[in-house]
Amino acid sequence: MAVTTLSVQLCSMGFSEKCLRRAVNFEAERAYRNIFGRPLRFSNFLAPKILTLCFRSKHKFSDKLLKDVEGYEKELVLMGYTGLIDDDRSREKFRENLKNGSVDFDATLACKQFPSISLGGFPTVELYDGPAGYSQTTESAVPQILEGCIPSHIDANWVDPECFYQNLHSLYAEISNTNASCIPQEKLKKSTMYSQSPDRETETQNASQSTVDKPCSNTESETEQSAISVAEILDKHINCIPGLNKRQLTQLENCGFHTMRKLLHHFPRTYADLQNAEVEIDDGQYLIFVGRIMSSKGIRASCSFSFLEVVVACEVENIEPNSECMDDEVQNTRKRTIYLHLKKFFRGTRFTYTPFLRSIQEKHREGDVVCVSGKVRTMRNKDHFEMREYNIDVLENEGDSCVYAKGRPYPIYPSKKGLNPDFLRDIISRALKTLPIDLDPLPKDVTREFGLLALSDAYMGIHQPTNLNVADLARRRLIFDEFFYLQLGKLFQMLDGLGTKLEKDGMLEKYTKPALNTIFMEEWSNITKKFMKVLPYTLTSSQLSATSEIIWDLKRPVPMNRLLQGDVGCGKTVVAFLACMEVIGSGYQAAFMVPTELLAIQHYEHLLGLLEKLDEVNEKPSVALLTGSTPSKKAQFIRKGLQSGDISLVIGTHTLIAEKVEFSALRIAIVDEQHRFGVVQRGRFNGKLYFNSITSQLTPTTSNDDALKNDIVMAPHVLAMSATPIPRSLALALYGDMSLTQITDLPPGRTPVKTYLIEGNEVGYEKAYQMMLEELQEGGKVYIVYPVIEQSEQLPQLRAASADLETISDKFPNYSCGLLHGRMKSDEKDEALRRFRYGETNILLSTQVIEIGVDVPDASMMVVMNAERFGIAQLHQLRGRVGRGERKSKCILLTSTSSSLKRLKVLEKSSDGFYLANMDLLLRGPGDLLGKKQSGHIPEFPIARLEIDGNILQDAHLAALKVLEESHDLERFPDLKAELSMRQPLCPLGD
Ligand SMILES: Nc1ncnc2c1ncn2[C@@H]1O[C@H](COP(=O)(O)OP(=O)(O)OP(=O)(O)O)[C@@H](O)[C@H]1O
Repeated sequence: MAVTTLSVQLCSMGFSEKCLRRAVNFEAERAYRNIFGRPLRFSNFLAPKILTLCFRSKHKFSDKLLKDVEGYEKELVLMGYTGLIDDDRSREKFRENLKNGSVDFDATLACKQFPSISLGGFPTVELYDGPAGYSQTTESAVPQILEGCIPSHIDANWVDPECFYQNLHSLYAEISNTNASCIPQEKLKKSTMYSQSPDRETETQNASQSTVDKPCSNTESETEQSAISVAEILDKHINCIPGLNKRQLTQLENCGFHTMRKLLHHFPRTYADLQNAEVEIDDGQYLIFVGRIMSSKGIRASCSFSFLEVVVACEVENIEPNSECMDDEVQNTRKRTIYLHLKKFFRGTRFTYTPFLRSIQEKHREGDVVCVSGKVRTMRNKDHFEMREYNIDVLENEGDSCVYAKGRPYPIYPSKKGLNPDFLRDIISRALKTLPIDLDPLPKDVTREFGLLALSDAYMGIHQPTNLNVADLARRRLIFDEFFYLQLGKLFQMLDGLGTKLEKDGMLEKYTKPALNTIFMEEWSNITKKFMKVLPYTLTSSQLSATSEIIWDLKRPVPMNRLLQGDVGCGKTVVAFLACMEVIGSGYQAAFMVPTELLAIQHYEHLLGLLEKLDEVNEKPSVALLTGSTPSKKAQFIRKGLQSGDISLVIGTHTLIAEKVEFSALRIAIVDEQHRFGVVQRGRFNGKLYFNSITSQLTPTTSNDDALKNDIVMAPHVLAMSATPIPRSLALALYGDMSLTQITDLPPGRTPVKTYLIEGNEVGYEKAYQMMLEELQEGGKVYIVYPVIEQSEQLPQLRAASADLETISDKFPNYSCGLLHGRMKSDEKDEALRRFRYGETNILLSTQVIEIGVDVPDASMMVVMNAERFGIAQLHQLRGRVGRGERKSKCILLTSTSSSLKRLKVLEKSSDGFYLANMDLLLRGPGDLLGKKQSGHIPEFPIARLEIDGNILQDAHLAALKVLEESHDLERFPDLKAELSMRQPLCPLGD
């Protein structure tokens, strides 16, 4: 084959890389059949090999390649005819042909391409030692040879290493316009730095191709890096991994590995704890050995099946099972040799040809010291073991052996549709080699500040860690990314919704310096201050600062999105009422949405009671209750009042977000127990109110005209409240775009509820009844909570509220009992709760409907039947229904199995909701903690675990804020923006 022909092919590449490869193959095939009338072995990846050889600054590879050949043969070797001619006669004939010119190739060009090498009778070319020297030699010869073949717009010096890749890139860019091909492989290869173990086994069925991946200098790759977007690299199709055949591609695609990202994000599920075979070797163990290669053979087993067998001899400690009687010293010094048979199988006729078999066997040199790790299988012969799943690294230096042998973690991947784990490991390792060094969309100062690995190092570290610390660091970086893009997405989306830079700055400042965002009480509106005065208690310091934070937000021209969190009974409701008063005081409306009718009625009555005491206020705010059970005429009247602005505060259930409900000037929407509403529901509420609050028809008392104008285009402030204390990490993951306010103290005089765990057998029940009796006799009120309303045949062990009414009434004949459950009509429920509140009933048998928000301050005891049916957070919520006054309260948890007592023990020990939520998160994971409905809102984290990686989430949140502070629209970080859009974290919460 003529090099000229090849070069022509190369430079006139109006083809994709695939076409080029095919062309090279074709040329090589021709040579294979034609030269000397007998076959020559050839490398079918000639072009890249030549290119690599041409442009490497060091010629180690070519030196090695040419070590055992002489004269003209060198030229052929360089062109890819690697094995060359075996017998002397053919060799002679070949030399003759070369001399008399009957072999069609251009030796001059070969000389020019390999300037450091002297070829036969051709003039010796000086060793290539820099671009200048090189271009001197190429300038004169190459362009002439290629004249007419290079597209006119490409500089004739295109083969100059300086501009070669640049030109190649522009060529590719052109091609990709028509051919949708991705970034040129060469470009990537050029910036590939991973030569971590040059002899690392990357046995492929197209083995000879792998030689092209060679590193380049650090600085080069850094400049390249800025030109290639990370998303572009990671989202390339996997066909950019060298050496994949069609069958393998299909196989990988069927398993969902369409892109590099998918493949690289297939993280090891664990790492085998490789032990240097100082233990007794057993079947199925993952072990690591250091030994010497004894032989390497490519074996043809049938016409379509072949395999490679590499035998490695290793010296290991001799551990005899009955060696106790042996002298210690003798035992320590005795070693034995074991033989590892590393096997790799190839199916397909093309893999049975001798050239292929020889090429794979030549990848391993006899005598090399290697480190082998993988899963061992015992063979029939003593001391012989087979390994089909393995890693092999050649140790340059025998001294390395102990470093290698000590615990190099061996990644174990989760199975994927039956994909051979060895194959998967190999493909991942090849994919890693194509990654440019320093691949990282994160700004350098962020990685530095948070002590993170570069992304490319993280991929290397997670898939091929040198030790567990590296794996851990890599994992940390990848977890950071999961959280970071989630936070960035949420905050970016939030900023996107704001108009001016000032607003955006202000919003970010709120997150970064929350302490500054409070307002003094003197600046509260009149009505708010008066409302505070009529409260039968003084606010705790937490309640005060929460109210100040919220009012600060309300005065700003930016819609608030705040989550108010606190333990059960800490007094969130009154904080929300104060926020409503502030808004009403400035002439606007407020809406208070709660998940149950019972709670809506309770809040309504509570508020009316407080407003009644507001004597000094000229115009008392008009308050309405709107639920699903409101009679239609009354509902219509309320809706009209809201539309006209006559009603300034409405409390209700999700009916408030119905389309029919329109507001005149809604300024705040409070969503109590917000996690009980879907995201879409909340969004609709928000959006609807925004579009309907066209103009304020109320007379603003404090705002000026400008403020009014702002209001017209402003979405209402949203204050979400959660009575389920959730750990900060979870709150950030779920509500990363919300400002968070926590009420951390309880009103004074509260004593923790004393909790008793009792096994629900006969003795246990009797004990509980006795305690109930004592409580009732002392004037207390008792809730009994049941998991179900009716007795069920499927679950006979469950106590049911309806069924138990009679039993309990009989047990406590001197006390009256009430029943409350979700299937009762709204007024029946209300009546049952009212009777209990006012002492007409002393015992209330109920289901978990009372879990949310029910507030009967003098209820002093709770008995939970079948407590094992409830989660810890849920039990804590239930328990929070008692101990809301100053009376000492008790809670008895009766379990039907003794095994569940252990799980609930934590409730006995602590009454701190945040501590319990953390425990719950740790024990059951976020899905269970939040319950079925909410678990769907938790974003998916492939490797992160919220329960243990919460601090990384906190860092990620800060990093996202930092980045957005620098560039609100991420225009300064195009890579980051591209990556963000690829990860699509913008709508991680769904309904
Ligand atoms: N500062 C305070 N001092 C004394 N009592 C208070 C104080 N704040 C609120 N309370 C009372 O504490 C009880 C619980 O308050 P509230 O219902 O607002 O709590 P919550 O945080 O909403 O509870 P839950 O999470 O159970 O809904 C109420 O009876 C309320 O009147």
